[in-house]
Amino acid sequence: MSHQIKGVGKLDTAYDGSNLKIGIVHARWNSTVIDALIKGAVEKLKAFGVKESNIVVSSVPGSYELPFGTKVLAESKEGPFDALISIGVLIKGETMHFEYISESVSHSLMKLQFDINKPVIFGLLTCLTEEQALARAGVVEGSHNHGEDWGAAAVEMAIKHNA
Ligand SMILES: O=c1[nH]c(NC[C@H](O)[C@H](O)[C@H](O)CO)c([N+](=O)[O-])c(=O)[nH]1
Repeated sequence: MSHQIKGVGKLDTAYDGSNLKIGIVHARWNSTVIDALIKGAVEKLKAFGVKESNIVVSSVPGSYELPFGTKVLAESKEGPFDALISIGVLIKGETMHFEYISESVSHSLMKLQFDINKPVIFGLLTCLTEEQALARAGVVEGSHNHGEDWGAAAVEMAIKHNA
């Protein structure tokens, strides 16, 4: 029997998201994958009881703009938010652009949480091929939509931060 090791593990569905307000900031590059990831995240948020009216979705041109776009939403009149989810899809091209954006965005999103004192969920897919991206958005038959994990993480971290 193969042991499933990788993965987010058991989700604690006891978390009640009914009083949470969640912001989602997504890049518009690679929109087929982005749209599937957003759908997965929103459906999971709602499964934890987050009201649709308390889910605010905003977009930025590309993944490089995610850190600043997330900060702008977090500090906007749309808030205050209990957690934010930053969603982007980077697909490696011929140049080093991918590496530089991946590195800078991941570090910036990590730092942003502490700057704004709010959980910022890392929803950046860094893929070497389009197939890898599709397979992580649940678009490929039988594949898992990582957007769901990000929705669950946003609820858990928001509740733990508010405790
Ligand atoms: O979100 C992405 N942005 C990409 N580039 C745009 C970048 O994020 C900025 O929007 C742009 O450089 C302007 O600042 C990508 N590629 O270049 O391949 C990509 O794959 N995904």
